[in-house]
Amino acid sequence: MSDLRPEPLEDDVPVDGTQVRYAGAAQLRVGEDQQYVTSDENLLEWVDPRDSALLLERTVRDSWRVLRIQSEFVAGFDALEKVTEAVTVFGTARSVPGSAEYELGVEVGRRLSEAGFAVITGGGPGAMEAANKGAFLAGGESIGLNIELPFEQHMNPYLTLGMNFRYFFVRKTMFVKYAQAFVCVPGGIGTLDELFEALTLVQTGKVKRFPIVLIGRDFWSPLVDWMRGTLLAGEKISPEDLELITVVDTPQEAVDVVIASGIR
Ligand SMILES: C/C(=C\CNc1ncnc2c1ncn2[C@@H]1O[C@H](COP(=O)(O)O)[C@@H](O)[C@H]1O)CO
Repeated sequence: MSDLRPEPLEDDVPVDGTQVRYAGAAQLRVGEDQQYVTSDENLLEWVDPRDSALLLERTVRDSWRVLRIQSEFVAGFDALEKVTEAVTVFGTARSVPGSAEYELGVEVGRRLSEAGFAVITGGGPGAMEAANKGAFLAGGESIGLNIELPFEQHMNPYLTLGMNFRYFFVRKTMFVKYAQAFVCVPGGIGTLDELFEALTLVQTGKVKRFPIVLIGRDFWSPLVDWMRGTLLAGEKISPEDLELITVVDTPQEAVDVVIASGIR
């Protein structure tokens, strides 16, 4: 725990029975049940507007919260402005070192790094740690954008640059803004959320020339098949939307797709 930690902001003053823990830039409140109360939770919490006292408190808190969100964007922009060509790697937080899935992530990070790309991940365990490890051991730039979660959270140790974010949506902006491609290895809800956010941004033309590569045909093909059989067949997507995704089997194929897209 650093002595340089910031004073809690007004919004961080713990309610009765809580203590504050610090994780880099993020301050985590621990309730009596030892559950962290995250900034995202505070932001999204519903308050009954018919309770005028609560409504006033929320209005004041949300006004200050805007400044905190703003400062998180500024910190991210400042820290990442010098990142050159980069690829963001998404994947499960749950794979363990030594497993085939973890080693796949290591290989992805290594190959991307050897191809000259900085590697950006969520900075946590599992596939994030694996991809950072591959990039770090290859001597490349290895960036981890961690997130405050309701349980204790550590940045993985294979980072040349690590940041803690309070807000998912701020962190997601950084994933896209500072990368020119996404590579996904197998993952769960978080990975799917990140994949579909990227797809939405490309599909709607918010970002251009942004390859999205999924590694692991056995894992990803059923999802793509469902998109073709249900979404396309039901006219919920267009045929060209399916072309936004490339499914491959190996890390090198993924790197080849990224390079072939001409992003640099
Ligand atoms: C559940 C575990 C750790 C959670 N820690 C995380 N740290 C950082 N980023 C995370 C974490 N969990 C999810 N993410 C983000 O979502 C993606 C992985 O989610 P999935 O549901 O596991 O697919 C990942 O890309 C992160 O950006 C283990 O103890």
